[in-house]
Parts: sequence; structure tokens; C-alpha cells
Amino acid sequence: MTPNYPAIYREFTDQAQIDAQYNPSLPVADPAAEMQHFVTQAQRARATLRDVPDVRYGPTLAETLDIYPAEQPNAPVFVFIHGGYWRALSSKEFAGIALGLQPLGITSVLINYALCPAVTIDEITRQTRAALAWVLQHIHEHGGDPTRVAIGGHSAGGHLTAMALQTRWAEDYGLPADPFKAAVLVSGLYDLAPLRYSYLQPKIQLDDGVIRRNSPAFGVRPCTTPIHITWGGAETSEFARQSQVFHDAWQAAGNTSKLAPVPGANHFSAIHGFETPDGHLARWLADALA
Ligand SMILES: N[C@@H](CC(=O)c1ccccc1NC=O)C(=O)O
Repeated sequence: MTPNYPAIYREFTDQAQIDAQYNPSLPVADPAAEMQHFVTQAQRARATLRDVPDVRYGPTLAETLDIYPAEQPNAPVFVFIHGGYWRALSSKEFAGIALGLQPLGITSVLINYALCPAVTIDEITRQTRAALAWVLQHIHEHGGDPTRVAIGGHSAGGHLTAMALQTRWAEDYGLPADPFKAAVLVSGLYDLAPLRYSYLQPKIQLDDGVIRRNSPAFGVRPCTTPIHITWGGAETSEFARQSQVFHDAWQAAGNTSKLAPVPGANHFSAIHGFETPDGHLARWLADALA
């Protein structure tokens, strides 16, 4: 049973209008087939690639990551943060992104994290940061080069990537201030306010404080990491606007970003570009880590 929330956000006046914008399955013909694609690709990855699954980065059971190491020593590294609106899915469903990267000599790391409503989005942000700190401090033990780490994520994972970029890595973690070579944010959410009025609210339990602390579009700090912001060209106007808002905020802080949709892609196919070495996202990453 989903209660009705008063929806007053921009031009949207009720929950149905917010859901129509923010439920990425609604404009897609066969969302189950889109999810099955990820699962099939993930099974292929886990059956065919070298992997080091379920490495602990923190004390709770969900705090694990899966490594798909490149062949050669001192390899560049891509850390992927999965989506599912902070309340579904895991690192496992998205192992397919390593299919395109391992042949390019890039080590993939897929982060897992606890889900709402068992934990809050504040806690998911903290776990994401802990996982990234672990990668920077330990990936050399798995043949990775800690000075060539890129990060990226899809949907809720795009949001968590943006939160990672806004972390005080030097003050709070004793790491380099801007430890990442590049970031790629795919169909992300950067202003969480509208989601409070959506079908997700019973699970994600947003309040003023969670929204303020976890909306990276507001208060971007100077950061030397170049970022690529993208989304599916066939997605709703709010997904396009969320990316535009973050791009504008990133540039207003004097930072470097490139904003471009994936032509014709929906919310799901927007990340297929990691699954083959010639995919546009895999190629962008290889260039950024070269
Ligand atoms: N309609 C679905 C699909 C969805 O939002 C989604 C599916 C796969 C990966 C990311 C998703 N959304 C954001 O994190 C949902 O409500 O979760």
C-alpha cells in the first residue's frame, strides 16, 4: 500500500506526475527484459572473467566489493557503483560492465552496499566512501594502480558517484584531495527533493536533512577530476534536467565536465556502453585512464 504524498515540486502537482518522470520502467516497453539483459551479462562475466568476489571493505555484511582484475600488473582501475534507487539490486547484477573493461586492461571493482529502508541514504553514502577509500588503499594488493582510479555509477549509483566526488578526502580520510582521474555519471539523480513525493518514499524515507546532505547539485566544491555526465536520450525530461543541473553546478564551481546524452538510449540501455571494449563508455574510460 503506497500512501499519497503531497507533491509540489516544480511543475508537478501530484505523485502520479512525479512517478511518470522518475520511474524509469514506465516509458520502457519491457522492463523485465532490460533487467534480464543485465543478469545475463553478469552471468557471462562471472563465468568467463578472472574475479575476486566478496572482498570485505567494512564490518557489516553488505560491505563487500567484487574485483575483476586486468591481466597486466599496475593496471588502471574503474570502480562502478550500481543503481536500484538505493533500495534494490546489488553489485552482482552489474558484473557485465567488466566484460568490456578487462580486455582493455582495466581492472573493474563493483561496490556493494546496504539498502533502504534497513539503512538510510546517509549510511549508503558513508559505505560508498568507505569502499572507495578501501580501493585507494588496497587495490595495489590486487594488481591495481591507485594513482589511476576512475569512478562511475548508474542512476542511484550516479548519485553516489557525485557524493563521492564531494567527499573531503584529505581532511576526513587522509587521502589525496582529488584521488580520482575521472568520473562517469550515467542517468544520475543530483537533487533528491522530488523523490520525497514519489513511489519510492516508503522505502527511501527522505526528510529535509537527508535531502540537504545528499543532494550533490547544491554546494559543489572545487575538484580537479574531469567528469562525464550522461543519460539516455529517450529518458524523461526530469532525468535530462537532473544531469543538466549537476553539469551547471559543477561548472559554476570552476570544474571540468562534459554533458551529452546517449542517443536513443533508455534508462537501462544507457549503461550498455561498458559491456564491450568498443562500447562508447568503455572507450571513454580507456582514454580517461590512459
Ligand atoms: N522501475 C525500477 C527500475 C529502476 O529504477 C532501476 C533499474 C535498474 C537500475 C537502476 C534503476 N534505478 C535507479 O537507481 C525501480 O523502481 O527500481
